[in-house]
Amino acid sequence: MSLLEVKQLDKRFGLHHALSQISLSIEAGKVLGLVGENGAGKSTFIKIITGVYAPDGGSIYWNGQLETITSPRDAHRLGIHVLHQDRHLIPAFSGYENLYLGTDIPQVKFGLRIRWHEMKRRAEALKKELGMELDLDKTAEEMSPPERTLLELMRVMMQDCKLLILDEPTASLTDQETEILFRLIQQLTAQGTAILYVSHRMEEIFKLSDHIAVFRNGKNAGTLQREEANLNKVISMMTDTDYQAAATHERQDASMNPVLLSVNQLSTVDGRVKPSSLQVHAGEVVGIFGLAGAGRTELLEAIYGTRSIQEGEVVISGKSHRRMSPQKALEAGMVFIPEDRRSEGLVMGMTIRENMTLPRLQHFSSGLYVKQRKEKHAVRQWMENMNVKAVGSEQTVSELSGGNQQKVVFAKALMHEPILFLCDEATQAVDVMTREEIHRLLREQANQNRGVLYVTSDIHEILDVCDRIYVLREGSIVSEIAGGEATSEQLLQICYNR
Ligand SMILES: Nc1ncnc2c1ncn2[C@@H]1O[C@H](COP(=O)(O)OP(=O)(O)OP(=O)(O)O)[C@@H](O)[C@H]1O
Repeated sequence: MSLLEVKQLDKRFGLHHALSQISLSIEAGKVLGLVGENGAGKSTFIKIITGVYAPDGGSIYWNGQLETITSPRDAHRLGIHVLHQDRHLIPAFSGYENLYLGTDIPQVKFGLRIRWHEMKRRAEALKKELGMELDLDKTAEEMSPPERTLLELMRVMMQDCKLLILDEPTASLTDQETEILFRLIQQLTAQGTAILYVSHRMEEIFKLSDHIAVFRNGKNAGTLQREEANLNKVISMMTDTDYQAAATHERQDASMNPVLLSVNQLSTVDGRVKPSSLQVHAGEVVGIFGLAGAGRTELLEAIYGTRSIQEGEVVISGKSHRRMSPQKALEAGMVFIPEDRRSEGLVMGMTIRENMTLPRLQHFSSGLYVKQRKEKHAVRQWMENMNVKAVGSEQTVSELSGGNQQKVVFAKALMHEPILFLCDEATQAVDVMTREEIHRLLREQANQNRGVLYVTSDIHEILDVCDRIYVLREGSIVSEIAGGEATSEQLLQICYNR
């Protein structure tokens, strides 16, 4: 008998059919991989089985019994837990406090006082069992995104979990943290927990899944056994085309080209970035790789001027900036595609058009008037280029799927016609085709003598797309390697200082 079985689930948003006639089942102790293009309906499906959305039709069976899941509380009661792309933590609470949010907190008699000692003991025991390194005294806002993911996972493991839903869990994890996660998944399945694993990273889907369900435009295009699945087959099912993976990636030796960006002995007040120097030439895609906490995001923020600088300078096209700011960066032709697009990249309550053109209204104005036709045309063009799936340019960004939001962030950056791109996990949560498209677009930008500084925690991605790679360790650049010559072992060795 299946642990969870859904039959003919339907969900509409207005006239849009987000899910139609979805049927599938999940077995105890097994991993079901769920894949589909951005906007295919994966998150909507998760939200229905976790009680966030009510379906418009269909039925849900839990251990063979018909169930109505009307709230997340109902889902928790059954033992369904989810680890979301958007983490549900209270920023000002410590790791320990967040661990016990919404769970049974150990209390002294009559529930009058929380037993901190007992809380900490339980958490430390779990950490040891899982082989995790995580400082739980830090508040959630002090933690890096990967640390927050591990914290959420610990929270789930402290509850009685029958079905764990992982939605893009490795998006900002390094290989080492991903290994921890995979170990945890093995432990959980061995104990009989079922896993629904949603990801755009196909190698993970193939590595972990017993079965793979493929969503296409809100429908279940089929479920494959692991043994019968391969990349071309799965992507062909996702897109209803005959897909063949791209063979090799282009690479450039641009070392003789003019330097577009020169970072000289830059360090931050908080010490997260120690005096660091790097260069990006016109025509180059330059990667920065490091383990979580090495200072990758912090270095980009320092260059962009959103983190306080202690010393050093940023030179763009020969002009030195000792006090960089996002405004100055934009004026100098440098854009930043941030990792946390929800809080930094987009205004969720605004439309796609407003998000894309707001910083460039001058470009679309004459006097006091906005040239609406020109503006709409440009937005439509970029939405088409980036294959943004939406009802239209007037749709509110919060209504888009995660991957489509990322495409809007990208389109917005491209609209500035920058000469330099700072990308922090730019392909996080986007589907395989969009990921290839983003790589292609960045290479195209480089071929037009622009420069790209590319941060990703995905070691394969950095090796695939970058001409040159800087390795960061504990806030310092410790090595520089030519992209074509580097191997993952070599990069990791440098990161771990072995
Ligand atoms: N609250 C909402 N209002 C209107 N439309 C919505 C809402 N939530 C989702 N949608 C639409 O439903 C469709 C399915 O979205 P969903 O988020 O489930 O896709 P997804 O497969 O999870 O995509 P991604 O891989 O990008 O996360 C999309 O077209 C999306 O725009």
